[in-house]
Amino acid sequence: MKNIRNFCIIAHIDHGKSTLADRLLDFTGTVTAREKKEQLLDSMDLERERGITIKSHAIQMDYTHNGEQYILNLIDTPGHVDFSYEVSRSIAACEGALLIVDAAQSIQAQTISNLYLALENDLEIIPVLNKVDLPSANPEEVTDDIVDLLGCDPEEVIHASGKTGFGVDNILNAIINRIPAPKGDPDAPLQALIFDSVYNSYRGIETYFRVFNGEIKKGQEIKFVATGKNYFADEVGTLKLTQVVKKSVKTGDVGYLITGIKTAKEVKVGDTITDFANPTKEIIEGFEDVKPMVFAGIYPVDTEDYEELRSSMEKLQLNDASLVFQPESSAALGFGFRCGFLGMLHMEIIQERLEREFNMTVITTVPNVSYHAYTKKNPEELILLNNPTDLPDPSRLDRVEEPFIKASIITKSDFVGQVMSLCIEKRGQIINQTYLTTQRVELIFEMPLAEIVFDFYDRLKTVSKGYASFDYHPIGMRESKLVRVDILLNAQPVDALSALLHADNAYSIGKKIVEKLKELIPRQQFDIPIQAAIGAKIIARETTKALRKDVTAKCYGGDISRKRKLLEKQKKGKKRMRQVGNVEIPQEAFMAVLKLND
Ligand SMILES: Nc1nc2c(ncn2[C@@H]2O[C@H](COP(=O)(O)OP(=O)(O)OP(=O)(O)O)[C@@H](O)[C@H]2O)c(=O)[nH]1
Repeated sequence: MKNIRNFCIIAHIDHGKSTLADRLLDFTGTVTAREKKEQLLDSMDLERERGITIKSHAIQMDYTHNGEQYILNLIDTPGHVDFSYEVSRSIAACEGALLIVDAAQSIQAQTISNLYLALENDLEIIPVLNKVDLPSANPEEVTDDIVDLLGCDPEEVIHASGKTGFGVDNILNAIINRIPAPKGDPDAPLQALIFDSVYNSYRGIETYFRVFNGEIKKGQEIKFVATGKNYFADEVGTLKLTQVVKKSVKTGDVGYLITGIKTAKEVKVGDTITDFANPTKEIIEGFEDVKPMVFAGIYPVDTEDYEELRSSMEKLQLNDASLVFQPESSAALGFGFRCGFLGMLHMEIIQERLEREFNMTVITTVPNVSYHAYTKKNPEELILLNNPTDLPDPSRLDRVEEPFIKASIITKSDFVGQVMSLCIEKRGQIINQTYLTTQRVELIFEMPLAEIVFDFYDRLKTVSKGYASFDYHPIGMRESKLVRVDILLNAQPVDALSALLHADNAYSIGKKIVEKLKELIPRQQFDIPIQAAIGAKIIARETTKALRKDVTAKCYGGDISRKRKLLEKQKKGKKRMRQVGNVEIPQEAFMAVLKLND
């Protein structure tokens, strides 16, 4: 145990975490050249394309230092706010963390939020100034920023480059010398933390864990504390580039477990594994049931594909326990599902996976957060609203509450004014403003989560010319003045376009939505009135004018290749259209409310 080191790498997105992890694997000879692919740890296709680590994984390296053999377990952490709970559990499995800071970009919002998570778990922090090879690197200044943030000595900051491999040896030495060896009692009852799980279609769910006390043996009967279920450990082992089967995984070490579990829902990240016959008295703190934050309807473009969509979603859920869904029906779109996601990125990922892995073409409706409503008749009874159309009639409504977040934004002092006005426009309240350096400011806001869902990231990037980073965490529900704005096309309400909006903004946003829809809904053979309404009251109106006869149609007659191109284009366009009444609505129209400022 004294020669084990468990660590993770924390960084703001794109500061070079995956690249540096690869260098560590190279340097310790964990990966042979043949096995080497760019960015090894990101194994999902989608992950590699998007360049973000979505699921955390772990890998074990052997390293000899001063003649002694060490085992280094690197636990990878996802880098996006949507997955922050997974980050916190990966961190809880470690004794130390490499805090990577880009030498050109310096400290950003996630550098700080991840650092706080690491400090809460008493991790030893090794600051790494990365990308020192960049011509735009600013090593002196950024080192000062890091020293200010951590209160460490400048000499403790390791200069490195994941690209050239510079500094990797120093990092490995620091891991051994500065990060404490795991503690724990090998003879105590088993106590292990689940920090991740991965779906394997042949072997079922592979559970990744860190043993804090005792050991986990092949064949042992074990129990998952939070779910209360027991299983037999069919196989245990450690994680190199491939899995290495072992008879047992001991105190302090990190490994995988196979029990024949088939669905991801049974394995909860943050849960404690213990021995069935001789359970531990202490469960590992910090377990949370992750709750979806953003909801949207997913409907098949072709109504006949409903059953196929259901089976695809069920399969997706097998390996993504954070996806939740239940059937719903919409007057406009027919049968589909109301789905819950961890955030907007998670939603995009699910939509893409449905299309790529299951070949489904789907329409996603306006995303919304989850609200709490109370009626006058029963002011204590909570009605959970995951869909704006479920809002009780205003005459019956006592109050509505919406989720709030605490947001941390780091930006340059030049942009403070613009960032503040944006946050205030988004119903934010400033709580704190701290100058990290003379140039860099951290702003803390409390604001409604719903405002983040709607175009916040893009606007923040624009007003700060890209010099702002952002992170948030939920702080509970607060009462709010919300109204439902309905949209009518051709005098027919389209329920899938309804949105819950703050009463103060409802008129102006309603007006913008109809203007946007006018742009997005293709002209047809007749005029299409587009209206926004609150209850029976129409608050805005536009009209998509009827198409005039297309006199150019014949001009294309002769050129077959051109015609084919046109047909292809039409086919593609058709894919994401839904006929509602006699109006064709493209997918973009369902997202119009998110793009009001484009
Ligand atoms: N010049 C230079 N570029 C680097 C270095 N390390 C990483 N990069 C580049 O920076 C970009 C981001 O690197 P990644 O390793 O994917 O960053 P990451 O932090 O893992 O990103 P996420 O997984 O999205 O959190 C890539 O284009 C890398 O090629 C470095 O030391 N020097």
